[in-house]
Amino acid sequence: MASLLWGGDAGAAESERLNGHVTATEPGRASGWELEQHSLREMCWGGEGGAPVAFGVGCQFSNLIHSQKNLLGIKSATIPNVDGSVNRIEDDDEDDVVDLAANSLLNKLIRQSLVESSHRVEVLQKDPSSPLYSVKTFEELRLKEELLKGIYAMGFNRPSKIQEMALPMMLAHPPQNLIAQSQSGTGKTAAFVLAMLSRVNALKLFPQCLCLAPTYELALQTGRVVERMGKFCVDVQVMYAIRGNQIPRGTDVTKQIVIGTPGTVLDWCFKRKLIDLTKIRVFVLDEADVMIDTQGFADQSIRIQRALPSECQMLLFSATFEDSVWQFAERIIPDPNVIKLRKEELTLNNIRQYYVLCGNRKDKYQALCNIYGGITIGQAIIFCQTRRNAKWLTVEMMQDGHQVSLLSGELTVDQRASIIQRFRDGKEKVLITTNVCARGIDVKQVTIVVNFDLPVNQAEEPDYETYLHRIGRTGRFGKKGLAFNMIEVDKLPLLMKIQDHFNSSIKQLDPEDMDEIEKIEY
Ligand SMILES: Nc1ncnc2c1ncn2[C@@H]1O[C@H](COP(=O)(O)OP(=O)(O)OP(=O)(O)O)[C@@H](O)[C@H]1O
Repeated sequence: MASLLWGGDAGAAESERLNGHVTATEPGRASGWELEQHSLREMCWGGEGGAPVAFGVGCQFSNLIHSQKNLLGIKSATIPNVDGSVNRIEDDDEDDVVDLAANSLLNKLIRQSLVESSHRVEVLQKDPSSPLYSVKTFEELRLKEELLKGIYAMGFNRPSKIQEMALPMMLAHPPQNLIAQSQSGTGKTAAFVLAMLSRVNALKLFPQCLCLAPTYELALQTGRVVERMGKFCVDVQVMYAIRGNQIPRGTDVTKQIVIGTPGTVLDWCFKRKLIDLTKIRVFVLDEADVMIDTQGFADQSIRIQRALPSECQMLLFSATFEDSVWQFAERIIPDPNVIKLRKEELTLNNIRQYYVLCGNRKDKYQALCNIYGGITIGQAIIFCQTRRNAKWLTVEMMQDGHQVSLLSGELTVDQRASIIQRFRDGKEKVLITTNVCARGIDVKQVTIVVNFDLPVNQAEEPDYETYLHRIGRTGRFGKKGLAFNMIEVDKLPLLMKIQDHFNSSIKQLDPEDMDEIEKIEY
């Protein structure tokens, strides 16, 4: 099988479906321009030999292949656009031509799923009840030219509902404060990143935007979005205020956007005096629900906020909004505009949820293996409630020859970052984790989430928010996803409570019935 390079959002979905025979450019990167050359090489030669071939959708992808074809060794590529037209790239040497259009597998994919999957987001963006719905285009949101370029380079076509609603408020003059909630994977990060990039003054060499994130990983992830979206904003730079980033006291921090975790930011502001909070113009508090669940973070965030100037714009984002989050939000954001979804809008309609009844841990594992063997999995995240269970499961799966990695809280931040990066790059297909990774991490190729243990709180009641955050790791931005819950019989009432809480259906699955499992579709 030749190795294939597949581009764009739709390409990512197909990469999953072809189970490793196709490597996608990073999803969302319709253009692929940002890909580093070595990663292009790796992707193209990563298959089992044979000529590298390129396949993607859209003219930007075509441009990429055109410009890189010598490097990639590509002789020919036929690149259909979603509108049905075709871009064709050929080498002079006819003998070496690899023509993908002739490949029936790929033709089938274009018809069946590629176009379908990119259209799906468009359809959702026209459905007023969808969180991806928008009436406006990005141009109508009056974003700066260089930001529009950044957005389109990331493969975004239209704003999502939260982006469409929040951006005009965030960009208004005088600046308005905002508390906003929208479900997982609907574009909140992109929304506030656009707000920060719109307000920053590249000529002023000191921190002007400050974003607090609850974990090291999320801070890095958000920073990457700033870097990608802001790549045409010349001279705008990001700095990470996270543990391990040792900046000596007295250093002149010249970067305009600082993203960090509350403890380190506090240290940088008050002890090391690296950031002058009185100069901050935009303050963002992301994943507020996670912040308040983490000891000390709420107080630290409030201390930081209290030192900001009154004219600083304050923005708070959260995927869920229990009363406690709301109270915190109102404490920290003065005079806010509010965008809040009704509870029944919170369920993730694009994610099909199942449960399997099991006797014990071994049964759960067996059921997991049956599911794993029965359906095509892109990448999967498996959540366990304890580190012990996570370790046990990792060992079992490895002994059975699966390529898995384990992410748990006892690892150093560097180790965690490297595991997430490997997973993001598709080097491991399964990530086993505890709650560390439940929130915010955005890996679009994740098609399956497994709750090996149901999330419960200390009172042994269902932890609804964590459930939502966990399954929200799949089904990003309208993509389809599957969630499987492995349930011991005595935990069934908890699952039923979750079902009622979100008013969504969680179907029972017989783990022995391979026919049924194989019929499961995204
Ligand atoms: N307008 C858009 N068009 C296409 N893709 C988008 C758009 N906005 C965001 N995305 C993509 O959708 C995915 C989810 O977006 P994002 O991470 O901003 O969601 P979120 O609401 O912050 O999620 P979470 O609550 O889980 O943190 C990302 O991969 C992002 O690149």
